[in-house]
Amino acid sequence: MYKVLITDPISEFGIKQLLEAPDVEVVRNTNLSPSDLLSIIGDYDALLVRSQTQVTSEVLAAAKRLKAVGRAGVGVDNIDVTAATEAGIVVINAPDGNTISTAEHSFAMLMAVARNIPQAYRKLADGTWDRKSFQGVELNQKVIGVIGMGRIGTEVAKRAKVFGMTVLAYDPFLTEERAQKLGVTHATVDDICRQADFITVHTPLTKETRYLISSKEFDKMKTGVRVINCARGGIIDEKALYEAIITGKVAGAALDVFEVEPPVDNPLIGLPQVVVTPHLGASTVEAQENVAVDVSGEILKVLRGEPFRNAVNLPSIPPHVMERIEPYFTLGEKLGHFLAQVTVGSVQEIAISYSGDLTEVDTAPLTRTVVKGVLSFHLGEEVNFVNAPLLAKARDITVTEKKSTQNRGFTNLLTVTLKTTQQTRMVAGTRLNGYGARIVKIDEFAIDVAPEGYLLYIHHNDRPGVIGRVGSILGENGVNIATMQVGRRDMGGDAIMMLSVDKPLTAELLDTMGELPEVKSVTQIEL
Ligand SMILES: NC(=O)C1=CN([C@@H]2O[C@H](COP(=O)(O)OP(=O)(O)OC[C@H]3O[C@@H](n4cnc5c(N)ncnc54)[C@H](O)[C@@H]3O)[C@@H](O)[C@H]2O)C=CC1
Ligand SMILES: O=C(O)C(=O)COP(=O)(O)O
Repeated sequence: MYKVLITDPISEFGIKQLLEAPDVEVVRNTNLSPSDLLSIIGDYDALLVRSQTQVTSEVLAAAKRLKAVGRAGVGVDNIDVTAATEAGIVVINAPDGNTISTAEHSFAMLMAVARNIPQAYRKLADGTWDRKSFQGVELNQKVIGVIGMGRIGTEVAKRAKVFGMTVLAYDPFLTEERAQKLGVTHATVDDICRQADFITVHTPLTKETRYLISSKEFDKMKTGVRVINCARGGIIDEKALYEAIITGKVAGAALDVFEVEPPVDNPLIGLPQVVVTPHLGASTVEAQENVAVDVSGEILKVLRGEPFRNAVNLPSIPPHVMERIEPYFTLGEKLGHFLAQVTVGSVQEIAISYSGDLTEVDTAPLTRTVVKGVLSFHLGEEVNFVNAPLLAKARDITVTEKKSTQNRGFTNLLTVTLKTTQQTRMVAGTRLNGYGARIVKIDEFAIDVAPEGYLLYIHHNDRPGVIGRVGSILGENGVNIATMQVGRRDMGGDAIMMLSVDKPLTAELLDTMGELPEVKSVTQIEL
């Protein structure tokens, strides 16, 4: 039974699939203190949060069973993603579900600050009919600067155009073609500061975007500019904003997010030029259902070991690539695991070569599974799909990947070479239509073995009687042989036997087999 802990308010409808899953137990507690969370997190396989719960490196270190942290939303700045990656914990977010909700809220805030709606409401609610103090400005024919043209920024820009605004847009990934297609003007932050009547930010909070808008930028702005932040507190420097409002440079600010949430003694709150909401960008019925459905589905997949899409700490795999490479995940891992068991010495290099159809797609995710297979033989459960490359790097193991045109007649071929301090060994595998995965080459020997269960890999001289003697010893010791394959390079030369047996052999029995004349080595492999 997988245990999932939910510590922030998340849509009931959205988590239905978790609540109804027969293999999942859901515990909801939205009143946990940081120390409460630390003391119980060790019991859980997955943690589901929004922006409130701080998933720190301490929480992750205490989370001995944790496989996934799900974020029902976009921003993951409340999660220590680096620590999660090191611990092999998948961080999943729901990037698409709240885009429209947040774009609409940003636009509502833009209009609220242009027309002083909250201020006027408050006065009237307090009993004063004041039609003089709240003269606003139109959006029509004004210039808006959009910083961050991702999902939300793009939707805000589209809406601004419909309102007759000229849109200046900046994003390091915005190309001239895309800007043209969206009908916006490609600009720099400097252009935006100097020309815009309204400036709205839609970037994540990162080292680069912290205080992206500070005193220097306010100094360049037109007097009477209005700024909107519905992305993250800290993208606009709150102290600098306060100064710019007091000096009259900034006519208004609309803030949904704050450097400290909830804000404590924040002087911006209460200024007549500032309209505020308590981080409500994603708070619509639709967005909350969307993000909770998306993240719950992904968490279920992680827990059940099925392929998933939206991991923040893994490269995302487009569906058309996933379709092509998914059948090879298990094979890749098993080839790595096979080599780790037959090779002696410390691993220095894992080289993977792909040929056939596999050369047409991004095989980086497959490479991860091979690395996981190699490392897990020694590191066990600690290694997974997320941290395998990091763990290899930490051990100075070089991982190389190449595409080859030599497929030796197979539609697809995955060849893994393991170089250790003592030897270099190779194994190749494929998937045969109707037969599934097969190991087709071990070092220089051609073979045809299903990579599963208990295998005995025997290296011997190609002499009459060796195979019979091996069979007899196993039979006398009650070990049933399921399949047997032999391979040799030249008649009478070096040869290998690969047997699949129904149960593992004892150490004594392996020694007895190793002492047979003509047998050079016997290795037991479990796949
Ligand atoms: N107020 C709320 O409730 C919500 C706030 N958000 C915030 O909005 C942010 C944006 O969300 P999405 O549009 O979905 O993300 P996104 O990833 O689609 O877009 C972010 C864009 O920012 C750009 N960017 C990064 N660094 C930049 C820089 N230095 N200057 C200019 N652009 C830069 C990226 O290239 C990207 O295109 C999230 O990271 C989150 O912090 C998101 C949802 C709800
Ligand atoms: O998705 C995001 O990044 C948000 O900021 C939304 O936050 P929330 O889930 O409403 O706490």
